[in-house]
Amino acid sequence: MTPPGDGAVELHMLVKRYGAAGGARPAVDGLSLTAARGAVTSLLGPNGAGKTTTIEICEGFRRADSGTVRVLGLDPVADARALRPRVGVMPQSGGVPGTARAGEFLRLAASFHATPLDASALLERLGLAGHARVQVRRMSGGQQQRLSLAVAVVGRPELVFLDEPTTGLDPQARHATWTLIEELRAAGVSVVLTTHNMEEAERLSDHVVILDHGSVVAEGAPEKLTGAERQLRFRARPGLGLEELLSALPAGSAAKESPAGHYLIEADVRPELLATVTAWCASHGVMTEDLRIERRTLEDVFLELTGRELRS
Ligand SMILES: Nc1ncnc2c1ncn2[C@@H]1O[C@H](COP(=O)(O)OP(=O)(O)OP(=O)(O)O)[C@@H](O)[C@H]1O
Repeated sequence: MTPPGDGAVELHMLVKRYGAAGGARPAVDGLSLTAARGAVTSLLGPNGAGKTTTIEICEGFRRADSGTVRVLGLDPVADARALRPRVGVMPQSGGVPGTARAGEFLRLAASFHATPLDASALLERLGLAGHARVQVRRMSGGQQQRLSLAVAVVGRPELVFLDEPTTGLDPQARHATWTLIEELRAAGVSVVLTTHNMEEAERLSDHVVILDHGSVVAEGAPEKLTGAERQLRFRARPGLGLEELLSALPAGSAAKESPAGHYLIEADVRPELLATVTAWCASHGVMTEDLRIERRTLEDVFLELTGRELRS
């Protein structure tokens, strides 16, 4: 656990309301969190949860109405000059002017730093080598996004903020981005990113903060949030007698059918449990299809906590 005052980012009781005071519900509503140094921290939540507003406050682009913000121990607005060379920022969109040429702009961004990465090699890494002379406005959305990522990391920052770094990218570009983030982490860089993508959050993060309506609903290491619990799923004819099946399973197990013909058993999934379920099905002449054992996902965690799906 990071000692107080030593996190890459520390937010305490942050509140941000758009529009007139007393109007709409705050976009950020009493949010406290710590992003540890040298770790990847993901802010995960549905549309409108307050992820971008939070990250923009950390970047010094917006001011909170109340609460405290510390980025590398400094105030992102008052200490902006001191933070600029130490922090990389990839905004959700519009980070690079449309008339700039990709290679020139990245070299310009690199020139502001003492020991930058090699711009050409970075373009190559992100699949943009062929676009170095292309004007940004002529690049696709995904290409502009990767250029914006390159600009964020070219100065070898201590901390990077990445706002939805892979939204809209094709699988190859997404994997290139994930690999780059994994390398940043291995190099000791602190990364704070926002995402809707649970696979991304589970794969990359040391710490996941699940946001909803501007505050934290759960946080922890991905494997801690999803727990050790596993679940058994199968498809079979609708209307099986689940009460009877449950009576054959260990106490504390749960079973449901939703939608019709899709069954979920939440229990301590051991070989004996699997044997009991399949034997019960066999004795009732039930043919199971698609029988599989799964871990709970962050989607399941969000659904349990809020009653809603993360993708909504
Ligand atoms: N500039 C703005 N003016 C007014 N309201 C805003 C502004 N920016 C965001 N909001 C509102 O604040 C709330 C939080 O928005 P925010 O963009 O921070 O959420 P988010 O979690 O990043 O969402 P998304 O995943 O869609 O990017 C939303 O209700 C949004 O409509």
